[in-house]
Amino acid sequence: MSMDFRGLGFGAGSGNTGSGGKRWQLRELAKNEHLDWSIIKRVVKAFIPYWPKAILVTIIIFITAIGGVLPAWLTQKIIDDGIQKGQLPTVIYLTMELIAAAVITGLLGVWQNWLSNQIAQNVMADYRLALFRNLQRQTVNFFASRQSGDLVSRIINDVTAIQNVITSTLVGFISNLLTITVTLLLMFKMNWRMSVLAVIVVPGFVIPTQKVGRIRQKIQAEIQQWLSALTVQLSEALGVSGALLIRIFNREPREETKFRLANEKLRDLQIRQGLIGRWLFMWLGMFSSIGPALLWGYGGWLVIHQEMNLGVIVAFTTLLSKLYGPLSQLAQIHVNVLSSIALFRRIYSILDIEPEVQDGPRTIPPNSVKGHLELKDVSFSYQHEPKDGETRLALCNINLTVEPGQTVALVGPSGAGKTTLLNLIPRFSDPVSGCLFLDGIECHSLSLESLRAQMGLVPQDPFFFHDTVYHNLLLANENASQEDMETACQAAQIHDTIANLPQGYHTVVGERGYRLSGGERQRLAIARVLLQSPRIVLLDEATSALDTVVERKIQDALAFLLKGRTAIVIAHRLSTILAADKIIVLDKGEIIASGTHQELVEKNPLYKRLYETQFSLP
Ligand SMILES: Nc1ncnc2c1ncn2[C@@H]1O[C@H](COP(=O)(O)OP(=O)(O)OP(=O)(O)O)[C@@H](O)[C@H]1O
Repeated sequence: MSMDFRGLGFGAGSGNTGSGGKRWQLRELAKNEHLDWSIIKRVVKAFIPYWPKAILVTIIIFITAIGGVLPAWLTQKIIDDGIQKGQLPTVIYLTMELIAAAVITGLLGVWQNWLSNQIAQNVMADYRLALFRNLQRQTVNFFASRQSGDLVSRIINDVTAIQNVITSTLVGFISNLLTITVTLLLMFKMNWRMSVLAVIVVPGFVIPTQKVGRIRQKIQAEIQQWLSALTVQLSEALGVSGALLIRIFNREPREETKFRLANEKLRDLQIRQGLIGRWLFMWLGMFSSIGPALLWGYGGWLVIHQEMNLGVIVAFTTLLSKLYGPLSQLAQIHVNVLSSIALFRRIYSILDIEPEVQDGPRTIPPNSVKGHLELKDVSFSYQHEPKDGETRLALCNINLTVEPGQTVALVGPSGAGKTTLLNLIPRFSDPVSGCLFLDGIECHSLSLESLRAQMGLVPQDPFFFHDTVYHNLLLANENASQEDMETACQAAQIHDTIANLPQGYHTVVGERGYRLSGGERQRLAIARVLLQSPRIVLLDEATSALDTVVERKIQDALAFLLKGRTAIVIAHRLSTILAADKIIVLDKGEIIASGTHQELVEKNPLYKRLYETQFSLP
């Protein structure tokens, strides 16, 4: 009898990583999980759109389960009705049935795989989209407080793991249960006494497999810990900064000892794990002979006493393997179910996050906006819950009016709340109290799209997508022609630079593309806002010192950008401050003074100090 150990996860190739690693991760996930019906209900709902396919899969699994035990039954018939009775036509006919059953079961298996894969891929695509949609609705602060790698992993890895849920957990459960049921039914139909013996023999396969499985999982957990310790050490020691640190503090010998210990521990664990697998193989190999031997012995006795036909023994030895595989897999179904629940819980924990900023119902026609801004008693906190009974305010009772076309400069020491204030205007965040108004309309009641369409933003360190200059500019205005772009870039003093790039406007910039200097990025960001042509400009001026030629270019570009628009500028340069209609001095989240440069130098010591120490010329 040929034994297939692969279903048990102990295939010859199952090493210490690969399937072993995955199983370990599943077990880790399942550790603190419980059968949460609210999650199960939501998961079932996700599958509802694909119910016709799911029903078809179940029917096919049922047929293939029957098809799986058919060879044993046909073998018995060939022996007892054909060979024993000397009926060649019966032998030929049954042999053909045997072949047909194998072919049909094989084909159905492929179809079932294809269908369940389709369901899995569709459900996965739905979850990925839902996650991405919900993340798109979150505020900028949401991303500031999370590791982007973790969010990416939720969308890519956790969702991909759903496939395993469908193939191993759902399909595996139905298929194993049906195979066991059909096998037992056939066994008891053939001979109940042999069936009782077979059922007694099966634990001989299942129990050691489960036991060894658990020991291997434990070792696997230890292996993973040592592997990750080694990975961390390697990535630190082999990186430039780590290597520098190790050398300057003469840490090489200690690093080597640390590495050697982890390396040896890993070696010993892997040898142990390999050995346990071999013992199990030996036991299963032995038992794969002992089990059928017992059936042959007892069956032989029954045949000699003419209480059973010879073919039944052969059928039973085949059917035995149909019991132990599925039973072993069912025995660990709880791990699969619980780890699947844990996976879905992680996915739902992101899906259920309500965005802090909610969309408003009103829209304003784009060309009717005058650009009057007003902040009334606005306070803001980054804390969602008070700490030690106190909510630390990043902004406190801000009152500010900006007339259409006016430029307001925000100045203040680092951490005063300038960026926080700027971010409230396009509603990247909402205040905890107070209101913002655009042309007298409460911003809260406006749709985010309508509000943000009026606002252009030039951040301190502008970001560009890994795409061409052309496409990065198109982001601001989808209808912009090449001519519009060139006009905007000329006004932003960046056209010549772009024209000199290897592929001009079609050069890839951004993340890993052609690198633009800080000054060039600022001017390209200004061109981008010019193309958008908003009524309101929000500008976070760069602090870095630039040479006078570049500085001049930026000042010219800014002058063009701010002309005729309402602007709020976090100002770091004297020229910008001097050009502003109003200067607001922020300190510790409060407006402590406002006025013109001259007034403030005379009456506000903090402003005077900032002017003397921080505002770079010109
Ligand atoms: N995402 C955040 N979560 C929690 N606290 C924050 C966050 N961003 C800023 N803060 C805090 O809010 C306060 C105001 O920060 P903000 O960035 O507005 O200051 P700023 O005046 O723009 O400073 P700088 O000139 O250094 O950029 C600071 O105490 C800062 O630590």
